[in-house]
Amino acid sequence: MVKVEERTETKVIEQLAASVTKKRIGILGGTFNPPHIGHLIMADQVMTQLGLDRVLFMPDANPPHVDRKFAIDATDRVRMVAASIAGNPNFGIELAEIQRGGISYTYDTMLELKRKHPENDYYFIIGGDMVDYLPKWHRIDDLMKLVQFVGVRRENYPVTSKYPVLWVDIPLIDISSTMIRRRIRQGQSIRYFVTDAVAEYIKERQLYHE
Ligand SMILES: Nc1ncnc2c1ncn2[C@@H]1O[C@H](COP(=O)(O)OP(=O)(O)OP(=O)(O)O)[C@@H](O)[C@H]1O
Ligand SMILES: O=C(O)c1ccc[n+]([C@@H]2O[C@H](COP(=O)([O-])O)[C@@H](O)[C@H]2O)c1
Repeated sequence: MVKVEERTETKVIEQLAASVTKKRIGILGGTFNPPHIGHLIMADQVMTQLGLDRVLFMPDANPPHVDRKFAIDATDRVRMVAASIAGNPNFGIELAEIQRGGISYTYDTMLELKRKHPENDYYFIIGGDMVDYLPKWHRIDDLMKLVQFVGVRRENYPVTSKYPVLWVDIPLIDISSTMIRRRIRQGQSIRYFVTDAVAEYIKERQLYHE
């Protein structure tokens, strides 16, 4: 029979090992309709400034605040995200929400990811507009216990919150997917707003033209 002291010691060693091997994973959730350079810069800046191991881009199936937008098919959004991040080994895609379907509540997703990967610590990256909206998120108090939120500045939104958000200072990038969709409709160039591969994909599939 294992003595109490031995069991305690084993537990301490296990905890120590876990804290050394734990991976720090950033999650950038979004609709990515389409993905743009703002997403890439914020992911890279948060990763490097906080010393994260990786950032996973996580396209949603149906965003909880559906009133805000109409998104194109998930397959096209996933393909464009994949094209955007190709070539960066520290970036990846998390398909949990697309695979689960339904409304993509972050609480449900992070519970699922934490259960699947207890070895990871998660940092959920959001823009200032989403930080402002946090009080309305589904089960926000429970979600706060599952992840560390990381906020980056966004034009016209405050950099304060009643929640313990970790702010990372990056240059203001006044680009949004809405702006890109509007520019396409109006026949304006989106070169350098998105990666060349994404611009090519949009052109080939004639996305966002009406
Ligand atoms: N230029 C930006 N600066 C800071 N955060 C951004 C920027 N663009 C997007 N984000 C953040 O990235 C996450 C995913 O954004 P999303 O895919 O909805 O893009 P979006 O540009 O906000 O789209 P839309 O204009 O359709 O609302 C959100 O947390 C959003 O706040
Ligand atoms: O869970 C919620 O209640 C909730 C409310 C608003 C946004 N989110 C998540 O925040 C991320 C950014 O949202 P969006 O709509 O700007 O793409 C995306 O992963 C959404 O699922 C989550």
